[in-house]
Amino acid sequence: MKVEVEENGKGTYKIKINDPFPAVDFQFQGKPINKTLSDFSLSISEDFHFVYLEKPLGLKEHVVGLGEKATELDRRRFRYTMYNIDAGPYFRFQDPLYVNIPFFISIENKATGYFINSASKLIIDVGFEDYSKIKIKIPHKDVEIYVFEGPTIENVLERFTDLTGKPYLPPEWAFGYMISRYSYYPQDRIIELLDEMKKQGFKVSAVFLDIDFMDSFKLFTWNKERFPDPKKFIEELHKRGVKLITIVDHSVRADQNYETFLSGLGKYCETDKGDIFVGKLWPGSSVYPDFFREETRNWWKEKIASWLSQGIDGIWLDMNEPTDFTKVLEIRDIFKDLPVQTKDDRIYRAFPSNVTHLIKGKRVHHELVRNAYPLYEAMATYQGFKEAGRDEIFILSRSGYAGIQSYATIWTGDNTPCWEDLKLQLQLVLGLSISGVSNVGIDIGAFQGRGLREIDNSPELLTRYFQLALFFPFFRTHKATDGIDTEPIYLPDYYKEKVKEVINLRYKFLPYLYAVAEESHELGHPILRPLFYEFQNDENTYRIEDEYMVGKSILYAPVISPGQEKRKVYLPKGKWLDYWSKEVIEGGWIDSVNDLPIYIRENSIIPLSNGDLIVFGEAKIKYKGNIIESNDRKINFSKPFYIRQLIYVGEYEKILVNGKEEKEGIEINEEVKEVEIQ
Ligand SMILES: OC[C@H]1O[C@H](O[C@H]2[C@H](O)[C@@H](O)[C@@H](O[C@H]3[C@H](O)[C@@H](O)[C@@H](O)O[C@@H]3CO)O[C@@H]2CO)[C@H](O)[C@@H](O)[C@@H]1O
Repeated sequence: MKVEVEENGKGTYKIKINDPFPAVDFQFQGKPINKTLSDFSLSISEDFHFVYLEKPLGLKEHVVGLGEKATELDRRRFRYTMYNIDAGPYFRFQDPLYVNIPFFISIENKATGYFINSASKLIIDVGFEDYSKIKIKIPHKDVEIYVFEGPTIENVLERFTDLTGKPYLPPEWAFGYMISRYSYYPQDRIIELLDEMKKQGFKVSAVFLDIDFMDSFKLFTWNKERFPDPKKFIEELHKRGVKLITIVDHSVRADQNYETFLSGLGKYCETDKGDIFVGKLWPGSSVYPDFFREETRNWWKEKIASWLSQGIDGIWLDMNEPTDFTKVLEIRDIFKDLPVQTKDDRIYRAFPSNVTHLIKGKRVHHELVRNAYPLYEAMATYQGFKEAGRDEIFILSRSGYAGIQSYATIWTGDNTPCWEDLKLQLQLVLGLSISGVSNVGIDIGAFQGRGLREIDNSPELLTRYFQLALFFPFFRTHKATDGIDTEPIYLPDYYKEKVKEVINLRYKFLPYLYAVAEESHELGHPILRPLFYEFQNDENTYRIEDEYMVGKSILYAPVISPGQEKRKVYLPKGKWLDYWSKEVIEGGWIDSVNDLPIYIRENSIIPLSNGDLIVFGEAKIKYKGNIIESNDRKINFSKPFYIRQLIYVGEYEKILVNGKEEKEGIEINEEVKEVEIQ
């Protein structure tokens, strides 16, 4: 086997095995160096069909990443299949799910990142088959592997996102509370719902339309009975300050009287014989754009731009693993009259094995590049926003591959409302975050309706979902057709007030949350962080999966067990400020005092939407040109921040606001140009 190594002089190495032809060609600028696999603790072997990559697994090594995986965040002792599937309804330990990213970070004294740039069905075994090895089975002979130096987890993620792309920055409204359901209609009923939400004190920033808004599930069409006047509908939404996001699947109805189908001819996925592949999805017989081709992406870009031009604000890409129902329908048809139950058929909701794509003119089998399909779809959609002249871009995607962070927000698909899922959802969003995908979220209230024994439709659980997601970058309720109404106006008043508190608190923390999103966009740091990201040397943090950091400064410990109001919280070493009591606490195990346990880390600055600027610590802070700096903390603002008052906890001699000495807690009410604490 031919092995060549290149480095870029910035701590990233590319290892080429034979002559790689990856589905996604990340542009790496490197120079050949005289190193080989063993210099990276890697070894390789092969048999007839596969290449096997191996790395020793240390006794105390932590392995994190791999995208959306339903296991503990430290991925040891499990074998992972990297194969995007339509996974719902899913439960913990089910593998694979929708998003597979073959990138992991090993932490053993220092952090090192590994990325196998292959969108094929890799099997990544982390000390399961062999106690002391990580083994990766690759179904092709030519492959490229990247290694990213640390020494911190943060350094690794910076390098990984230098290569695969920094997270995109959604507009601020996309961090508000958004509502969705399968499906809202007709148009007047949606306006009525929004008015009722407002009347009851719930601020909604956007509404999603699911598949039933279309005419016969034809992309880029309206169902005329349900939406007789889309223009007026969009105007009514915008008048209320509410944005509109519509679903756009990848299934184009095969229909000779349908313009989209006709204009896309020549750009769809084909079989290995070169015929159009006709599959089955919501519209019935469907064809699928071959997003691997540039000409297809250009065509799609135009379709998206024209769809957006009506005033639509965001696009929701669903089913894009990509899913096709042909095989599943065949299997179900065979078994339908027999007294047997089919085994789990999720794995068959994929394209058949004879489907191919054209990559740079070369015909490649779907299985070898499958996981990159949603990435190219999101990329083309993103280009559609640009084509439409939009600066504000919001794309929601269910599936993805490495790099998806630059084009879309990911949500965790069809979750099931139960207490076990609540815990799992936090593991999923943190697993995605640590794999480069910063903009993440869940269906708050969980998607599944009433079809499963596990389903719990209690107001308590729904409230806990809202609380769990308090700081998630994407914050949306969504539900299946047969599920309860999850908009908070339907809750009994005790829970309704609790949910209102969560939503209002989210809007209050929005300046901080958005500043962290900007940091993520600029540097590739995740918005949500497992504790070990910030406290890499604290061994306790690797098993704490029911708390999360929001940026560097906020630790949040949601209550996720039934019947509880308070909980045990682990605060890593250092000083913390309880947001509610303003008490300063030393790190260690503590009991929370209420059910929204929020702690602010020492030497932090937290801007809030009511104009409060919380400063905690012995920090010397300086605010200049929309950047706040204190010791190692830095907060950027894209917009001016109007300060009402400073809430300062810690020692200081003087507070200067715009050059004038001020007292803590005194009303200031001006735009901050400079704050100095001495
Ligand atoms: O646009 C409508 C929704 O589409 C997605 O969810 C669907 C999912 O992708 C489908 O595979 C299917 O799932 C059902 C499955 O086929 C069936 O065997 C049974 O296990 O129940 C599953 C329900 O989860 O239908 C889903 C829609 O019901 C998407 O994820 C949703 O957000 C969209 O609302």
